[in-house]
Amino acid sequence: MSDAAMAKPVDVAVGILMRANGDVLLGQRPEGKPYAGYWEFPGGKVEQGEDIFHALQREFVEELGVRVLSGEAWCCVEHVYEHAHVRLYFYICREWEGEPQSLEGQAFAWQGAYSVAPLLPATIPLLEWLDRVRFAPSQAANFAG
Ligand SMILES: Nc1nc2c([nH]c(=O)n2[C@H]2C[C@H](O)[C@@H](COP(=O)(O)OP(=O)(O)OP(=O)(O)O)O2)c(=O)[nH]1
Repeated sequence: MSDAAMAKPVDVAVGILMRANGDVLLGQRPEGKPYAGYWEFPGGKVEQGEDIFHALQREFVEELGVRVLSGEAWCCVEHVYEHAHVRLYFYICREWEGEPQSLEGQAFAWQGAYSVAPLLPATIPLLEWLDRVRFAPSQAANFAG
């Protein structure tokens, strides 16, 4: 097993900003980070002792100048990269203040159909499931039938 696989997972808070029409915000990872140039939902590592949703709010202020007002805990995924073992906490966020700005020099884009590539490997399997939430919210919430 690789060192990353053996390591304790690093918690990452990830926010899916979702407009009323279902469009979601993706950002491109800046130079100097692992997987630079790959697209991701904005977020970052949770600091020691920090609440996960507060970490998400902090990252959105730092990276995009956006104040996230609320978020729905959506899913949690673990993934082992060669650089790290991560545990990703995804939140769907429909309420925020401010327009995203590129505060760290990164590109970002609102997406209906996903036209940017490549996406981070751990995020790709979630997109099909996310489409059910984006385009049929009432059905997605009613999984009892
Ligand atoms: N933000 C985000 N990170 C993701 C996604 N999918 C995925 O595998 N990751 C991984 C990539 C990284 O290994 C990790 C996020 O860590 P990061 O290095 O970007 O976090 P950070 O901004 O706090 O970085 P730093 O302060 O250490 O530079 O989570 C995603 O959709 N969004």
